[in-house]
Amino acid sequence: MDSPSKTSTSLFEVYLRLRPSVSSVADRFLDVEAEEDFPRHITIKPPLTDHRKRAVERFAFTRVFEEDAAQLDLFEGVGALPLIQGVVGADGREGRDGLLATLGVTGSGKSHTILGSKSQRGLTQMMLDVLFQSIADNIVSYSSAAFAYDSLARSDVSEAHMLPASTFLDQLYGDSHSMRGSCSRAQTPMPETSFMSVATSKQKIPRPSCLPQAPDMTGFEVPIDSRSEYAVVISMYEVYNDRIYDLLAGTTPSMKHNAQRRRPLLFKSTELSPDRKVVAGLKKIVCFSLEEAVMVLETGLTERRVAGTGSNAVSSRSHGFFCLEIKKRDRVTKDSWKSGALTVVDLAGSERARQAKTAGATLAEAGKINESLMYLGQCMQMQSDNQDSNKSNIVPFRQCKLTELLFSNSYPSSSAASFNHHHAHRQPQKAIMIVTADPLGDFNATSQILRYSALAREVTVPRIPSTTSTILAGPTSTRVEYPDLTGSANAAELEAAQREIQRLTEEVDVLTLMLAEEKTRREEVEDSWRASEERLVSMEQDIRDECFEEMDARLEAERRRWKSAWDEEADKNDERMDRKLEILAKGIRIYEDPDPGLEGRVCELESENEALRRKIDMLEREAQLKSPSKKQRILKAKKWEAEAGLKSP
Ligand SMILES: Nc1ncnc2c1ncn2[C@@H]1O[C@H](COP(=O)(O)OP(=O)(O)OP(=O)(O)O)[C@@H](O)[C@H]1O
Repeated sequence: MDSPSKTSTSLFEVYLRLRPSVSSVADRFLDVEAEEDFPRHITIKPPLTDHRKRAVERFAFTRVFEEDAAQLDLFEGVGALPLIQGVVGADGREGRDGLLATLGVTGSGKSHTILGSKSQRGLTQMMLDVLFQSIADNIVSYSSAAFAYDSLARSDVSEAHMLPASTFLDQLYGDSHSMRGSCSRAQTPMPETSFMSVATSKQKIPRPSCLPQAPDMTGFEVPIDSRSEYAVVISMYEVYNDRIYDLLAGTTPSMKHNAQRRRPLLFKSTELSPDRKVVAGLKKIVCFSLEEAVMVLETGLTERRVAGTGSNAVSSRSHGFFCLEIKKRDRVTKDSWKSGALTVVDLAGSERARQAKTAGATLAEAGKINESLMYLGQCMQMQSDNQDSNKSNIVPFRQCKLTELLFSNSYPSSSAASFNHHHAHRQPQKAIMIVTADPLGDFNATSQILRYSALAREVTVPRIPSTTSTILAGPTSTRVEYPDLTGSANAAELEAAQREIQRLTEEVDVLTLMLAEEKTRREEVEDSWRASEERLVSMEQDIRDECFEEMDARLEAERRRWKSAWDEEADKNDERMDRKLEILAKGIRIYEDPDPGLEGRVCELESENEALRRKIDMLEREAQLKSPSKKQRILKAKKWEAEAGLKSP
């Protein structure tokens, strides 16, 4: 069995946390092996009531935390500080993405570990506290927030809708009629007089002071780059029925009652992130203090409960993602923002899937949780197999949204050819999985999770001392020396036969166990197959309804457009016709009833014309008389005329 210390090659470091059990009647089926520094191995034995499986399974983890481990022990033991440090990044360098996820049977303590309870903070709040403490002197100040905020929004590669926490929280909880409206507070926010002090009855405000303050994280800090200024951007989403939904987008009161209207988001490559898939179109909140960050977290968690479970406010039927982006840039040169992201994942309880069927949830929902966890199991098992055999089989993480989101950043980015220099040569993420288990809980469900999450596994069958050896050992522990009897040959043969029987029984036990595992796996696959079929049918119906509605809306719009065009054309025609009629009527009026003034004017012009013509004739004659040759000719002509007149009778 491989030692879990060889985890450097694995995609995930896997820790096991045992929760203090509430059941006092159940048998404990899990034992932790004592080791030098801290435990790494556990064994599980089927409960005595289970007669079929007698094999003992031994699992290896990066580290095992027993029931008495406190939240702070987990924080230190799983390496939360180095994780944050990696995300913050070395001086002037891009941070290394981190992932922290919890996996376990329902009620085993996943949410308690990662998100805390009423009295204890979870790892998420503790990490936020440490982060804000560390960057306190270098965080973008409120006074320069507006400039920084613009460049932050521009540098985002995921088509996000970014807004400052004060605006976001005011939109949700603020009093819109207050003098301290969202705009004024967004521009000149004052943390000590923020919206927390102007509670309205509209919505329940997650007051940070009411949230648990323990464990105290004073003194925990990570080194930061003193020449950089920092900004913290938070987004939250959930994977429900293999679709991604924004947990910070739909929290307006009107949307809360209509959670099913939420639009799923895509996990895709964008124009600014061609080599790396991102959840596109999320709402991202820029937080300037721990209080703001915690309130945004609480808002998202409330949305997850409201949208995901309706009336049942305690179960986690979706996989919740809390994403913390730490941005930094040089304080003086204000060059481009460098970014590292820490994603915290609270996975849905595996057992919830089975219970959900009887809890009124749809089969599709239950099937989807099972299916995604089954794919996650396959990926984790492949990781463990790769480690066992030093092979590098490809982990099949593209089978569902959950595994894609969890694993796609676990490989070096292919950004060498990328034009986006910000993300060139990005290191694979550092991923930590905390598996939670109740040692007195449901054996079948827990053992199944342990089987696929453990870094290594070994199946053995407890040695039942053979009859012969018992006889040979004698009634007491003192060994008796027998003389070489003639029956010793028979005894040896019997012993060999017993050993063979023992070996075969062990083999049968292991095979029985494997068969049982296969059977469970088959049942799960069948369940998820049925759920998929049902989901397909309901999806088809949804799509039909959607298409019908869209078609109807389009037809109506087209009809309205056509009607308005028709009305417009008719109006134009009417107008044109009116004008023609007007002209015609005018013409008819002129013909039938000529204007007397016009007639007088015509006569006047005609007589004027006549007078002018006479004047021209006269002038012409005068001109001819003035020319001497013409004068001569005229005189001659007159003379001839006179003579001709005398000659004629
Ligand atoms: N280590 C622990 N110490 C004390 N209480 C715990 C511990 N782990 C879990 N609990 C308590 O057990 C209850 C169930 O735990 P939790 O809600 O974290 O389970 P879960 O695995 O997240 O369940 P689900 O899958 O339904 O979300 C909670 O009341 C929680 O406070």
